[in-house]
Formats: sequence, structure tokens, C-alpha cells
Amino acid sequence: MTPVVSIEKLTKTYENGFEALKGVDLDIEEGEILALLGPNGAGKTTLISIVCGLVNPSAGKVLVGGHDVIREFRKTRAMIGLVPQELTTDMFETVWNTVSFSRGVHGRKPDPALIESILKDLSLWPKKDNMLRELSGGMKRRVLIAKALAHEPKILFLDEPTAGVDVNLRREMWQVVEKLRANGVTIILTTHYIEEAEEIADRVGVIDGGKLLLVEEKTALMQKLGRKQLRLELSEPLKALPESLALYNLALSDDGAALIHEYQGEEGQGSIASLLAALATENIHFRDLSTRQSSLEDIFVALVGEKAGEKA
Ligand SMILES: Nc1ncnc2c1ncn2[C@@H]1O[C@H](COP(=O)(O)OP(=O)(O)OP(=O)(O)O)[C@@H](O)[C@H]1O
Repeated sequence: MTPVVSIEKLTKTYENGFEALKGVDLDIEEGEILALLGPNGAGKTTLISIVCGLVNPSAGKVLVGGHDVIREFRKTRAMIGLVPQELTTDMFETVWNTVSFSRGVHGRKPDPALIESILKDLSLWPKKDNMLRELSGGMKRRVLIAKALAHEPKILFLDEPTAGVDVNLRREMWQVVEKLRANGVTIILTTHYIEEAEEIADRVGVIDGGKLLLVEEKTALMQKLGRKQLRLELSEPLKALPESLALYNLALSDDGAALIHEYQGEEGQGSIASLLAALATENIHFRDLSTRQSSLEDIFVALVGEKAGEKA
């Protein structure tokens, strides 16, 4: 399938000499939700801005729907909706006018029925005649999305859609994103919240220092890099691990009261059965057991290191 966005060897050096992107290659498939994760200053906004034609690349090529974002800017921009972090529109304007105006800016003919359905989808319909300043923070965020959708883009970029919002609103935003995807919109979002990527993305890209460290299916990524842990609470504490258990990836807790077995993805099933048998042979009994799977956050921190850990 031809990617809807194709980014090739993209670099960006700002005027002050700062290299914000260092050769990024990325294909985005139609209809997917891609989450770009990365610490502050990683290059996420720069990347999005280039695709949206707001920042010029230093080298490389970006195609949107097969069109070059520089030479065919009008065509590519018309296909893209961009949801920035903050509302910069006139706070004394009404919701209806703000969203309708945005359609006009992109050269599209007025379509009140469409604006109505966008506002209804985003639960903004009852507020259509309210001024933006009269809306709650969450409603303002939804107006940003409505504005970006008013010209019927095929691709929607969301720059940190849930930064600084409460848990309920975050869940609500995720539902909005899901609904858009169901309508066939391709969605690219940047986020600091790993939980967000874990929850809604089909694929996850990790950017750090201007480089795309990886981009992979979320579930495959978690299977491949995610570690699992089995913890056995022992009936009697142990002073040391018996030698016969050395071949299992086992650790004894500091107080000797628990055994911790780490394994990767699917390899575990077989090893757990034989570990339990070996414990029985050694006459080691346990009173309880629990398992834990490493999250996308663990994977991300391991990849990007402490810098990301502080942010996450
Ligand atoms: N106009 C500019 N001139 C010089 N440097 C810039 C400019 N814009 C961004 N940068 C630098 O490029 C790097 C990448 O910035 P960018 O905004 O793309 O990061 P980001 O991943 O979006 O970060 P954040 O999560 O904080 O929004 C940063 O170090 C930033 O200081």
C-alpha cells in the first residue's frame, strides 16, 4: 500500500546551526494512529511542522498523498488538519464562526451541515453560539480539533492533545481520536504520555535527539522488548539460591522471602513450567505468586535513557 505520508532522509538545521532532525525516514499508512514519543526538544514539533509545510526542511523529501510538501504546498496542506497545543483564535468569537471560518481559510465552500455534524461529534453542538472565552478548557481543546477538521482533512496531526488535561478529559479525547479513525482519518499524535501511546496508537515511533530510534507496531514492540516478571512469595525464606536453579534467570529478594524470575515475551511459558518443577524437586514451596509485564514506559525509558525517564 502506498503510504499517505512518506518522509525520506529528512534533516533540519535551524539558522543558529542547531540540528533538530538528523535524517528521519518514516512512512505513515492510511488509516493508522501513529504516536510519536520523545522527550522535550526531541524534534517532534519540527517534524510535524515540516510535514504541514510550516517549516522548511534543510534536506530530504516529504510526500503527502504523493505530493511534495514544498512544491505542491496547497494540495498537501488541504489534506492535512493540524491541532496545535493552544488556541490562538479570537476568544470573543463564537464556536460556530470559529469552526466555519477555518473551513473558508482553506478555500472550501461553506457547508453548514458538515460543521453541524463535526460539532455534534465533538459534543460542542450545545455551545455553538457561545464565545470561546465562555468554554471550559476541555471544550476549547475540542474546538481546536473541530477547527482542524472543518476542511475535511484526510490526515490529522495532534500536537500533545492531552498535555495538562485531567484524566476524564484525556479519556474523552481518546474516544474522539478513535471515532475519527473509524471515519477513515489517519492520525499522528505527539505525546509525552506513554500511557497515551499505549492506549490508542497502532504504531509507536520514538524520537530522541533528532533521530527516529524506532517505529513499530505497538503490540509487536511490547512483545519484543517487553519483559515479564514472575514473583514467587516463598513459604520459608531462603539464604541463597540453590545451584540447581542457576540456569533460570532467577533472583532472590533482599530478605530472601521471594524469588523473582524475569523472562522475555513468549519464551516464558516453557521455562516457567520447568522452573516450578525444579522448585518442587528442591522442596522449595511458595505461598503466592504474581506476574507483571513491563509497560511501554519501561521500554521507552530503557531506549531513551534517564532523560526520558525524568519526563515520563
Ligand atoms: N526556530 C528554531 N531555531 C532554533 N532551534 C530551534 C527552533 N525551533 C526548535 N528548535 C530546537 O530544535 C529542537 C527540537 O525542537 P522541537 O520543538 O521540534 O522538539 P519537540 O520534540 O517538539 O519538543 P517538545 O516536546 O518540548 O515540544 C529543540 O532543541 C529546539 O530548541
